[in-house]
Amino acid sequence: MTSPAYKRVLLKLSGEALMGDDPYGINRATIERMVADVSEVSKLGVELAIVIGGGNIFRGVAPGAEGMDRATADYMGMLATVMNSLALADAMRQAGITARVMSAIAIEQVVEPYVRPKALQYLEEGKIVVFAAGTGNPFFTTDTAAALRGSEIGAEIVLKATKVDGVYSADPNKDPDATRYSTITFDEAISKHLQVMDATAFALCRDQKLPIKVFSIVKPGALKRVIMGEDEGTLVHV
Ligand SMILES: Nc1ncnc2c1ncn2[C@@H]1O[C@H](COP(=O)(O)OP(=O)(O)OP(=O)(O)O)[C@@H](O)[C@H]1O
Ligand SMILES: O=c1ccn([C@@H]2O[C@H](COP(=O)(O)O)[C@@H](O)[C@H]2O)c(=O)[nH]1
Repeated sequence: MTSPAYKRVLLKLSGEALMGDDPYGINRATIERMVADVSEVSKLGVELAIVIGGGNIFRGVAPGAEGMDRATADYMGMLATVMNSLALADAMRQAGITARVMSAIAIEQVVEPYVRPKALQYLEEGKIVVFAAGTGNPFFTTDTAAALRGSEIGAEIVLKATKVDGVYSADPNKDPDATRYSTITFDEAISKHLQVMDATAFALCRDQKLPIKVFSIVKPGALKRVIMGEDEGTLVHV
């Protein structure tokens, strides 16, 4: 049997993908399927840290947030990621996986705070670490949090598991003529303003020489294929 291509990865899970076919929130069958994918690669001995987005909750409340102070709305978004992180960790617990949630915002009655050495210890012990509340700062995204935490923990790659199967020349949900890249450089992705990830996340990964793989979390077996180094999704590299 071939071995995994990576020892330690940062997996960015799409919040929006958690909705499944629902209009917002967390679809039970969808989160269970994601956990099954995560469990499969964790059993291969890969150290996994996860950042989950908040789009499934936050975009649902966004109309109510209209006209709000931006920073306040962003804190609401970060709290949405805490809810998703708790749901994910609980689904993992039910599947027999040990996970620890660490928050970038202090809410110690709910989850432990993010402390880097503690996160590294959990990873070395084979526990899955879920980084909640993004970077802890407004004006950022969970993609940037994935780039930041991935750099901090010495991950070999950031895996962006989203609803599309890679980086396209334009948003494939809007442009039917968009074509998919199998690889692309950070500079090209930034200069072409490809919106699959924000430019801050791309720039941080570029500067840290931390590659990103963008792939579909909806496609069965895709996460395992990525982990095994097989041809799946788009590699963004220096
Ligand atoms: N050039 C592009 N290639 C691929 N996808 C693109 C591109 N431009 C825009 N997109 C859009 O980016 C989306 C993925 O990024 P986005 O950060 O919005 O979602 P997510 O990470 O899945 O959700 P969340 O923010 O809830 O975690 C895709 O669903 C796609 O519609
Ligand atoms: O570091 C961060 C991370 C997130 N936010 C806010 O949360 C929402 C949800 O995150 P997504 O990455 O879009 O899923 C985001 O729109 C921001 O409003 C943040 O402020 N800082």
